Amino acid sequence: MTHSEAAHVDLEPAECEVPEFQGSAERWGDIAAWRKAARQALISKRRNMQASEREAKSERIAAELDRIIGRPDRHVIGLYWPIKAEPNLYHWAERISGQGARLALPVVIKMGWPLEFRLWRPGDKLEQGHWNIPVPANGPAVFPDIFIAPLVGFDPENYRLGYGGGFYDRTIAAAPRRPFLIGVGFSECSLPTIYPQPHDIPMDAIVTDR
Ligand SMILES: Nc1nc2c(c(=O)[nH]1)N(C=O)[C@@H](CNc1ccc(C(=O)N[C@@H](CCC(=O)O)C(=O)O)cc1)CN2
Ligand SMILES: Nc1ncnc2c1ncn2[C@@H]1O[C@H](COP(=O)(O)OP(=O)(O)OP(=O)(O)O)[C@@H](O)[C@H]1O
Repeated sequence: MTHSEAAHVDLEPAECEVPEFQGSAERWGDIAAWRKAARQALISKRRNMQASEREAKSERIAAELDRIIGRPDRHVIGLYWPIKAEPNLYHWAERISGQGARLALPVVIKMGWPLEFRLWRPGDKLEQGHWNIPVPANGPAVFPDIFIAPLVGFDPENYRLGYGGGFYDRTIAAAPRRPFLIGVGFSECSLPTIYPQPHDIPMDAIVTDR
């Protein structure tokens, strides 16, 4: 091993390794503890990626979304404003908005409540919501027929690991009609299982950069 390779290995942050599950997969407390540690590892891994790599991967995700969605003008699409190094779909949003898609961004009204989606066009005025996430200041509330849900992790059964607020699950459970659910994330977010629970709703499709 050359000196530079050794240095690289030394710098590999151990906290990026998804921890092994400890305890009983029947106990929610054990699952919740593992999910918390897994989220931290997966978010660190994503943050360690070069910005240029994240951008290139986000473009590939956007291309796959085009294939799945088809004509964007037929839909109200619930997107997200990227936080914590999530895939950035802003350019895609500009493009499909220009093609007639209606877009909306999620707003946390209160902990434990479903999300509200507000109609939004790239460039519209935003204000700081919970956790300083930018949200549309005005835009009427709408209910998207397609949800693009950012993934912290996902598994082969299309179950999604998010930030742990349960917002998407709660929003879908309370929905007047079931939206088409697309989870988006980097291929590095793949997990053997998220230990799905009765409240976890699987995505209809998972889109990654692979
Ligand atoms: N870009 C984006 N916007 C989104 C979501 C998302 O996943 N991505 N959401 C999808 O739900 C909602 C926001 N959900 C969030 C839930 C928790 C945290 C968060 O950072 N929580 C703190 C403290 C959590 C705790 O330990 O109690 C943290 O993790 O440090 C952020 C967003 C709505 N907007
Ligand atoms: N339909 C629901 N009704 C009530 N509580 C719910 C519902 N869905 C999820 N929850 C609760 O919310 C919490 C969500 O935990 P979970 O680990 O599934 O979050 P997550 O999917 O990672 O988060 P998020 O969707 O905010 O990104 C759990 O305590 C769960 O019991």
